[in-house]
Amino acid sequence: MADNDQVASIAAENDEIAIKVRGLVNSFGDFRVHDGVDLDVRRGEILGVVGGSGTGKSVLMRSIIGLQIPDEGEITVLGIPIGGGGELDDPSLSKRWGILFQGGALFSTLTVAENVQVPLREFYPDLGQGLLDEIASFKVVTSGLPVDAGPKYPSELSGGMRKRAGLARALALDPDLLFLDEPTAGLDPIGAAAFDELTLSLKKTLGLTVFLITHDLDTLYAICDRVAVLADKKVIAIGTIDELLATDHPWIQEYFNGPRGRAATAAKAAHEKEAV
Ligand SMILES: Nc1ncnc2c1ncn2[C@@H]1O[C@H](COP(=O)(O)OP(=O)(O)OP(=O)(O)O)[C@@H](O)[C@H]1O
Repeated sequence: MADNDQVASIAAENDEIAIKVRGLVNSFGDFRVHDGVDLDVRRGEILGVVGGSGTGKSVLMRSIIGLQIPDEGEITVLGIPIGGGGELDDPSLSKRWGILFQGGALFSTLTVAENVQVPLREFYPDLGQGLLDEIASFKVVTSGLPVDAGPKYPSELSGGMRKRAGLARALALDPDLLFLDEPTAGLDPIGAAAFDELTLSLKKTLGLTVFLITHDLDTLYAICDRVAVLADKKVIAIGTIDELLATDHPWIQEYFNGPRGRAATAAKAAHEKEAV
């Protein structure tokens, strides 16, 4: 390949990668959580991140968004390097992602609409109240909540509605990237399936790239383009579920081929049959 072609091809590849992690090492005291994590998240995909409890899924997400200072490694998000100093080298990057933390992490003393307005006020201090209210209402509805949820306080909402309110806040700045940390945990199966559908439709309509930590096999089967498996302090495999099933790692086999994995496969097959 000619040098120019090679440069163009690397540029095109980088363009397709929304999040790139190389050689990530994280420790807490003597306890090493990650020891050389490599990961690519492609633009426009929903990437599911799975792994046993304590394998470092949340720490990985915190590293990517600059909240965790890694011992070693490089991370770039949308082509911009994340500084290792605990602060983003380029603070404007945080405008380009939205985060739904476990449990929603809403401010309990603010209404849903006021929660959605928090990031808007931070990044656009000159926006007038009328516009703030309008944007908040739009985000509330986009997240599948009734418009009258805006003036309510988090304590007045069901668990599923609180997740949607958290999602509305995550979408406030029209992000390119959405981070979801166990979004369906604690939801009943119908609520969880509805949240999955919403995530999928947001990805399609808004062109979002989604980094989704989950233990929910139904979510993985229903909406993830690919799945990354964290084990042994690394990403041991990444691919479609079929590709993962073709590997012989015992944890992967037990996870996807255990009783719950088989039930999720059967549910997906039944759903596809119904759709034909
Ligand atoms: N601030 C911290 N100080 C010390 N240890 C931490 C800290 N944050 C995370 N850990 C440890 O790092 C490990 C990975 O934590 P993390 O929350 O990323 O796991 P996880 O894969 O998301 O787990 P789960 O599926 O249970 O949510 C755990 O052993 C946890 O106790």
